[in-house]
Amino acid sequence: MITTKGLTKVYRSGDREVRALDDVDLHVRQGEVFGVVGTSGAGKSTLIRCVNLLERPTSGTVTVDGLELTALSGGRERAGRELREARQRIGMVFQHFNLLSSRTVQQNVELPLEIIGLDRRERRRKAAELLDLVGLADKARQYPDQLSGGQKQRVGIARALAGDPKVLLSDEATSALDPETTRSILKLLRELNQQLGLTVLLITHEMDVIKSVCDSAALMRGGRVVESGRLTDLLADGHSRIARDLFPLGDLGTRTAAPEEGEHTVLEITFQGDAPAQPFVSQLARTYQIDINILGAAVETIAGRLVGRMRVELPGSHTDNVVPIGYLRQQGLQVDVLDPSNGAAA
Ligand SMILES: Nc1ncnc2c1ncn2[C@@H]1O[C@H](COP(=O)(O)OP(=O)(O)OP(=O)(O)O)[C@@H](O)[C@H]1O
Repeated sequence: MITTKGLTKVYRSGDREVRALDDVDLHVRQGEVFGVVGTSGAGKSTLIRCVNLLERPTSGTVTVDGLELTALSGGRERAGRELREARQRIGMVFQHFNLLSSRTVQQNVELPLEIIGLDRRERRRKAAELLDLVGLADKARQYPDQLSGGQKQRVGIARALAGDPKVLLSDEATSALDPETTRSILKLLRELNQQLGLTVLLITHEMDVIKSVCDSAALMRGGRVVESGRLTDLLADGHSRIARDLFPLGDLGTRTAAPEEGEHTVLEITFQGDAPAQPFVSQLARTYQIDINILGAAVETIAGRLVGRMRVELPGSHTDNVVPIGYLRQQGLQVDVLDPSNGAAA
C-alpha cells in the first residue's frame, strides 16, 4: 500500500549537510499497522513527511495505493492538482494535535471538507458521523481548549479521516499523552484499522506502542532502515534487534558458570500462539534425563498474540546438546544457541 524505494533526503544549510534519510526501502502492506521506531534524530519524522510529500525527497520514489506520488510532484499544474487529490487520500495525525483553537470541534473536523468544497449540509453530516466514530458525538460544539489531550487527539483523528483516506500517517500521536490515554488512542487506531480497512503508518520512539498495536515494524538508525518485517517473523529471528527490544530479558538471563561446572549451553527459546501451553521444559528434562537451569523467562502479548521467551542452560557443549535442541525445534519452538561470552545468538 505504501512503498518507498531509495528514499533519500539531504538537508543543506551553508556548507553543512544532514542526510536525514539514506536510501530507505519500505513496504507497508494494505490493511496493516506498521510502526517505525528509532531514537531521536533517526529520521522518522522526515520519513513520514516524505511519504505524503509534505517534504520533498532529494531522490527516490514514494508510491501510495498504486500511485507514484514523487512522479506527481513536478511544477506542472496538472501534476500539482493530482498530488493534492492524492494527499486527500492520506490522513495525518500529529503529536500536538494541530487543532485550530478558534474553531469548535465540529468546525475543526469540517475544515478539510471545506477545502475540498463540500457543501455545508454534507460537511455537517460527515463531521457528525466522524465524531461519532471517535466517540466524541457530544463534544461537537466545544472548543479544543475545553478538551483533554486524549479528546483533542480524537478530534485530530476524526479530521484526518474526513477525506475517506485509505492510509493514515501518525507522527508520534501518543507521545504527549499519559499511559492510559495512550492505550485508548492506540485502541481507537486499531479499531479504525479493522473497521475501515485503514492502513496505518505510525512513527514512535516507544517500543510499547509497537508492541500493543503494530503488525509490522521497522527500526531506523542514522537515516537508514536497519531492520523491518512482520513482528511474528522478527520474534522468530534470534538476531532481530526489534524482537530483543520488544522483549528484553536483559541481565536476568545470563550468568557465568564456575570452571568446576564444566561446559554448558545457553538456549533462548521463543514460543508463539499455542506453544506456551506445552510443558516443554519438563518434557525435555524427562526425555533426555538432563538438569535444566532456567535463567529467565517472560510472556508478553504482542500484536494481540501470546509470545514467550525463555533462557535456559543445559549441561555440556553445543555438540552434546544437538539432539535435545532438535527435539525442541520439532515441537515448533524457535531455539537460538547463545554465545556464552556475550549472550548474543551464536
Ligand atoms: N528542516 C531541517 N533542516 C536541517 N536538518 C533537519 C531538518 N529536519 C530534520 N533535520 C535533521 O535530520 C535528522 C533526522 O531528523 P528527524 O526529525 O527526521 O528525526 P526523528 O527520528 O523524527 O527524531 P525525533 O524523534 O527527535 O523527532 C536530524 O539530524 C535532524 O537534525
